[in-house]
Amino acid sequence: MHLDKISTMVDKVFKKSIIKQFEFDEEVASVFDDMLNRSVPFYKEMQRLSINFACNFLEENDKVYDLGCSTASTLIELSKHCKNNLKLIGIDNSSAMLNRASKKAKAFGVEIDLVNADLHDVSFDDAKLILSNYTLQFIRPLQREKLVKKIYDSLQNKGIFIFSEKVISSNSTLNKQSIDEYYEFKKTQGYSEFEISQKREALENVLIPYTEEENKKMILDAGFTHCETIFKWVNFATFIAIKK
Ligand SMILES: C[S@@+](CC[C@H](N)C(=O)[O-])C[C@H]1O[C@@H](n2cnc3c(N)ncnc32)[C@H](O)[C@@H]1O
Ligand SMILES: O=C(O)C(=O)C[C@]1(C(=O)O)C=C[C@@H](O)C=C1
Repeated sequence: MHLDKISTMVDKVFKKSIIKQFEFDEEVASVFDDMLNRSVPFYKEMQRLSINFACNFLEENDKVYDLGCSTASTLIELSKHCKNNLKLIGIDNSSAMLNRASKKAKAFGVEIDLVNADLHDVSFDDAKLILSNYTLQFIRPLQREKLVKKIYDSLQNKGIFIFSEKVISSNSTLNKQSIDEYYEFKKTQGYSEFEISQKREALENVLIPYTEEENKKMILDAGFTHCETIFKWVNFATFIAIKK
């Protein structure tokens, strides 16, 4: 069975008037796979690249953590593509997401240790690889720097951190053009201007993006020796960081 077959519900969350801030609640979780595919440009390609780069570094019985694993799509794909046996741990603080993750993992026969916890409260001991796609952007800036330091400290020597983020530009003209380009992308994915503006408001002060340079600085300040952008589409970027 292909992963796309399992969650087919279409994202209509922002078709109605929304008064609350964006949350990873039951309603969002129930359509999340569709939401990501239609809201993150080249999501599948970014996931494929993250997994391919990850597999190059992984050896038998390595421990892999996915921080903000949502419905576990990435860990399931990783286990299908890596030839080695891995210890997979997915952490998320949304029960609605983890319920779906658990069902999907079972359906695909993939063993994943799913942990319902806040990323600030758990350790990621002895990790060879830590993945975190589009999650750091939801962590408050001061906490984010601390979390990245914890990620660095938790990795084995030569450990790898692969993460993706929505990014902004420090040039206001380019930033505006990038946002316009992104909203055009959303329209091609079937989202109306009303849905786009409602989601933008709901994400205000919830999703806090950094520039590409700020992300790299945060990584190097935490102690990583190398950080590189392996994929970028306008305001969405994927990075790989290496611990010496
Ligand atoms: C955009 S989604 C991540 C998508 C996922 N990585 C993927 O590629 O399928 C962000 C996830 O991070 C989780 N999250 C946000 N803040 C968190 C925190 N402080 N602790 C644990 N999980 C958190 C949310 O519940 C949500 O499932
Ligand atoms: O910025 C937006 O409008 C988005 O829809 C992006 C984004 C993300 O980058 O995580 C925001 C929330 C959802 O988790 C899915 C996609």
